[in-house]
Amino acid sequence: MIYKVQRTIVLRGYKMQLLPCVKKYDENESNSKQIDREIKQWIKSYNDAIKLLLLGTGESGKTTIIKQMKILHIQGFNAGERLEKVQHIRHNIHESIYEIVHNMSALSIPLRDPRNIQSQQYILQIGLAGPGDYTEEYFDHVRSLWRDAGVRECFKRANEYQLIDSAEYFLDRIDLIAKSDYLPSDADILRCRQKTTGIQKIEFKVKVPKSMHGGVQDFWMFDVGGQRGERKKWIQVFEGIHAIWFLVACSDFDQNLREDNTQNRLTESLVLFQDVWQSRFLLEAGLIVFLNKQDLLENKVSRGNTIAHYFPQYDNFDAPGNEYNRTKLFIKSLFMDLTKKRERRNLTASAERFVVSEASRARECYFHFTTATDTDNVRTVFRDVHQMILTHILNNIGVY
Ligand SMILES: Nc1nc2c(ncn2[C@@H]2O[C@H](COP(=O)(O)OP(=O)(O)OP(=O)(O)O)[C@@H](O)[C@H]2O)c(=O)[nH]1
Ligand SMILES: [Mg+2]
Repeated sequence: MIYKVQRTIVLRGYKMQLLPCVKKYDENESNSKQIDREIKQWIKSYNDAIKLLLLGTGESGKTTIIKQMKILHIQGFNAGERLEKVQHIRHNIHESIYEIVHNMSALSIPLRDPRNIQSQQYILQIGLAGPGDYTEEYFDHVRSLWRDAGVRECFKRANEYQLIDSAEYFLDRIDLIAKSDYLPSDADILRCRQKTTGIQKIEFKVKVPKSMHGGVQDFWMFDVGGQRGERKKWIQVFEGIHAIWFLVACSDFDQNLREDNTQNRLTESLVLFQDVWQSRFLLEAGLIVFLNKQDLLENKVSRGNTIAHYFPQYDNFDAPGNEYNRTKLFIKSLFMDLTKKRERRNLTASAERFVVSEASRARECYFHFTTATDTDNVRTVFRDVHQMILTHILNNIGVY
């Protein structure tokens, strides 16, 4: 019996959690009963939980959503967790200033103040990996560089090379971050960039409104790495997923991929979204698209950057409102159009039949404009999405 359960669990991608139990099986009879109880309990919590999977390209904001769930539905970050982030945030500062000064020569941008040449050399000699110790001397060099008008000019052209989105946020706060007793705030942690590798899971409970039976609902939320090399791992968590939250970094329309400098980031997101939408493994899952990084999109568009350079069809797009509003609606329309497309690629004949019959059922895709670093915004969006999941998905699968 235990082996049967083990096989089921392996199929669901949870092999790691139950293998220790299976190992104990041989020890003695009472252990075996204990293991049976543990497995039953585990299967019950698996069945009771709404399982959400965050998907999207690299840097679209998936892990930031996980951090928001920790702030909103778990107990936030304790002092130990904040301390752990100090080094990552300082490394974000280093990565930022290094990339900017490193790209100045390629973009033919000189330093405005020649006294900063020494600081530039100091940073370049350290390399991208960063210094072992972040000393006062180190921070003095970064401060001088960040004040230099040439550095600022190169920063404004960051779409032409790879720079993390939080560069300005952290460089502006360098005095605070340099302090020996610096402890990151929630906002700092939300801005901290660390690439995800592998699969992470968080569990949390959310109150169900009285109008919908009340009580408490368990959620399991899975975070994966979005860069190309990470995506082959995604299939491990596809089974049993109730809803996909697909994150799009809308402000990326004028940037190329970190892992392939010839591919536009927004185009990559559209291709990936189409694959997810058409995946036969995910036909049962609800799909919610988070059109994320609205704050950065608004800044970019208000600085005069137009999406028409990269997506010429924008010139024929008709929508009300200012340039930012039109741009965000245009991006939404690009994704919506894909949900209406009938094309099915690379499918075997039997898979084709399966997809067509499934697709004949009405399938909705929901869209939200989000700023994942803004806790109030995520709280509101989560409330809407939670309600939607409860009404549209749980009723279908008969949880109530
Ligand atoms: N300003 C702003 N920054 C954001 C927003 N969403 C995410 N970020 C920042 O973008 C960076 C990347 O976000 P992550 O959550 O790490 O992206 P990810 O999708 O998990 O990336 P991978 O782990 O590589 O797949 C982080 O520095 C975040 O703080 C947003 O809406 N606005
Ligand atoms: Mg991540």
